[in-house]
Amino acid sequence: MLSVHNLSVDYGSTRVVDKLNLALADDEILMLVGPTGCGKTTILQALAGLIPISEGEITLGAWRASAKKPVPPEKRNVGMVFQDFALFPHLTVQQNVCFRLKDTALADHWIDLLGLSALRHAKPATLSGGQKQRVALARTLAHEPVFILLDEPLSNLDAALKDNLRWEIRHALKTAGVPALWVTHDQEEALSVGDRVGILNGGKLEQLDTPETCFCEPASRFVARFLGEASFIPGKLEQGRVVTAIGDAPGTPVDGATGEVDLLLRPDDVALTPAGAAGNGAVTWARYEGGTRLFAVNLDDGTQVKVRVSHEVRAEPGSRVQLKVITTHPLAVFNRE
Ligand SMILES: Nc1ncnc2c1ncn2[C@@H]1O[C@H](COP(=O)(O)OP(=O)(O)OP(=O)(O)O)[C@@H](O)[C@H]1O
Repeated sequence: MLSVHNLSVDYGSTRVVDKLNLALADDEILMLVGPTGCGKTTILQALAGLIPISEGEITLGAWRASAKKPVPPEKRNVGMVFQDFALFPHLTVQQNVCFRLKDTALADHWIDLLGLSALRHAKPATLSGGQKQRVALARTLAHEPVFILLDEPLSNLDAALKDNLRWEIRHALKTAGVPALWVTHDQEEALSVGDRVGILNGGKLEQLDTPETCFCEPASRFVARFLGEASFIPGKLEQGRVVTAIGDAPGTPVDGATGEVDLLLRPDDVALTPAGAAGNGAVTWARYEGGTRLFAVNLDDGTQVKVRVSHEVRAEPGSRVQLKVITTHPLAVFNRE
């Protein structure tokens, strides 16, 4: 188990990671997300031992690192996977994976498992981005790290490739059975691939929980907005239900919210029907997404609500529509701002 207790990192007089606490089970994948500059890379560097920490402790198996007693990177046995692959261009796939490896049987295992057998003798320059990242992962796993750090491993790949490779990486990490901390900018990746998600804001963990809980029961408006489209609509919480201008839904109060509240609506919590001259709002803008369309609708009280519906529904900007809350699961309820 990896345990991080009160980890803080300062650059000069600026604290960029502030009392981070987390514990990862032996095969757990934790996705770390947050806006640019919130400290994600700094946390990875601190865990790898590449930068000094100011406070706190990191414990993993046989080693324990603190500000006073640092453990050098080479003694930590941490595997790292970067967005730029970091392969040796003059070596083949096989040689890259076997680099400084005593037991090459493990290299073969990961080359096979990651679908690279036919590319053993290829040089990195002849590989696609996805293949390169598989080689980098095979090399990391073949060295039997006790812990893996992934710094935006998919950010240099195109969307179609990303989708498959994220599942292949998850499968490989689970097969290896090592804890992994995976930094991403992609909210969808964070929610779909991780066992848990940590949302960072200004060097502090704002929430650390399962993807479902972070998405459906965000600890703050910041988390709600960061993990996807979020609209907040005024309502009244009465006996576990929130009554709003466009219908009512069961509510889960955040921070003891009560009485006059704001209800968090995700775009799929609401139905939209074109309404001629009637309706309860007007379309501000519409975005075609392929299978779906995302609409921003201004309700008659001025509140903006985003709604995602089938691509078959058409409504031009300026036209009247009828919105209705359709969800049956509880929605997060916040104190009125
Ligand atoms: N070597 C350094 N010296 C001083 N400040 C630094 C240094 N490296 C990073 N910082 C600052 O520390 C903060 C956290 O940076 P970090 O790179 O960890 O953020 P991040 O969340 O990884 O950002 P991004 O998503 O843009 O990669 C930022 O304000 C950054 O400017």
